[in-house]
Amino acid sequence: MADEILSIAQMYAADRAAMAAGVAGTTLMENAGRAVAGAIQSRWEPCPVSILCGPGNNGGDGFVVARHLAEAGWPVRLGLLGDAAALGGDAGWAASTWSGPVERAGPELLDGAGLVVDALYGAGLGRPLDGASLELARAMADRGIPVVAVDVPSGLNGDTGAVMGGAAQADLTVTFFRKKPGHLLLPGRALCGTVLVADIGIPESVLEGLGTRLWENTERLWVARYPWPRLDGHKYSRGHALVLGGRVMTGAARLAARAALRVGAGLVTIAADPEAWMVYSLSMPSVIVQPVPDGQAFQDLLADRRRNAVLIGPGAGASAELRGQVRAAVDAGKAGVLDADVFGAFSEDLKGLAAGLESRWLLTPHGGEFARLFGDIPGSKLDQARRAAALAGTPVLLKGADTVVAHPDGRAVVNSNAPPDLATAGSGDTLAGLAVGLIAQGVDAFDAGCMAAWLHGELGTAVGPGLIAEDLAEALPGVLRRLKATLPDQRGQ
Ligand SMILES: NC(=O)C1=CN([C@@H]2O[C@H](COP(=O)(O)OP(=O)(O)OC[C@H]3O[C@@H](n4cnc5c(N)ncnc54)[C@H](OP(=O)(O)O)[C@@H]3O)[C@@H](O)[C@H]2O)[C@@H](O)CC1
Ligand SMILES: [K+]
Repeated sequence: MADEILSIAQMYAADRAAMAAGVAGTTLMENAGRAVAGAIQSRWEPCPVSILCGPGNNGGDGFVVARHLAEAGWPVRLGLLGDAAALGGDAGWAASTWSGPVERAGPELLDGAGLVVDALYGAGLGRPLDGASLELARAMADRGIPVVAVDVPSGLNGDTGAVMGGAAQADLTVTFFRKKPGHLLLPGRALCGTVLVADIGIPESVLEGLGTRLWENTERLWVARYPWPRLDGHKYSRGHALVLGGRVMTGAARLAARAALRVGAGLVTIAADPEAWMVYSLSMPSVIVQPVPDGQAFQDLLADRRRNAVLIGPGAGASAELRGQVRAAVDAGKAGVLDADVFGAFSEDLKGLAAGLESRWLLTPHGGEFARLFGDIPGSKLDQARRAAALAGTPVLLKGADTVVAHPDGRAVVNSNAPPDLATAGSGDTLAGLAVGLIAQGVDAFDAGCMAAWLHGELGTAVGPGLIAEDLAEALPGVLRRLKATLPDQRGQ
């Protein structure tokens, strides 16, 4: 599986392990540069290309790219930041294989170029760009010439996805062996353009020693555990989701309930405020609607063990009553999803929320709700989600175009298939409904978060521009059919 994401430190460890296994550093660099040149040749017609090289091995890769493109007949200009005589190690070797002129890397090197290769800094970026580096990044960004980044756009922090000082937008980024968090976390993902991962001869076996705990959220991670309906199944064996419905904002619970049904929950009950009972009943024939006049009535619904998964939060209104309902559901031993107003209701009491969640519940905050509950956790979005999951003792799905799902045990995924069309009212309620529908079918909270985030992204793409939240659940049959078609053997399902 090639979905592992490596931190910068893990990538350096992979390089070292490959070398210890007998692959020369110069071979890795040659392969890296050749891969970048090959990617360029397969995407662009020959044109004048300017290659900007930095003082480390990222620059070394640039020298190799230059040699391969020049050998293929491309007009190449190469500019170096710093002194060629100071290049050491593998980069010194790469420079020695380049027989063309080495110019000073300045904005004038871009004059007349049809393509720029950004090989200033990669994994070794140690501080924000400034001075000549920043001037070059700005020149690349301003000229409107297509940019191919080697490993990462220079100035992009590979671990966090943050821009340090400045970085030029790339059309194509070619990275090596595996992606890094910065290729997937914003703003990095947008800055990289298309990301290609090249094989540079690092043996797959080195992965074992790296202790990888992070993956890109593709269906390969979990499709073997997806709860497809079984021939011997019936509606009770497919789980029963209970969705708490609010009094005023009834749309949120309705969207969630519909998504839970569509994703395969056998039964869905909306626990409705009596005042809104009619609204829920009339709009959803396939959903059971139970009026819940007070806390005791909610407890009674929870007492039925067949109602195994609970969603609380969408449209609920942040109140002391809501806190009581969360506690009742958690104390009843249910699994489920906590969303939306739950985070406001517990903003002063994270410990009170976390008690007893025990990795059975998925928390699905967006950035604002996350900050309300967890305060100001330092670090990248990935660091924040991981820390929050540890604090809550249960998986956290931190929403956004780069949704992260983190487990308290350190596992995490970054989701990468969500189109911007998903940023619309009710979209998050649908996500919560997908997750609770999966949990009702026996999927654990972390897997449910990964599956729901991925399905949500696919649904967004399937509907596309003009999307409203009502469309999402309706697009599920097509998305699930395509997912099922990826299975090697569907007999007996
Ligand atoms: N064998 C391998 O390992 C392989 C590695 N490969 C390639 O190597 C890349 C990693 O190479 P790397 O470790 O040499 O780091 P790199 O990104 O070139 O930068 C370090 C240099 O930049 C400097 N510098 C940093 N920040 C700066 C700033 N803001 N402003 C100014 N200067 C700054 C820093 O200076 P210093 O901080 O030491 O003063 C140092 O001189 C990796 O991304 C991949 O492309 C592939 O070939 C596959 C095999
Ligand atoms: K670079």
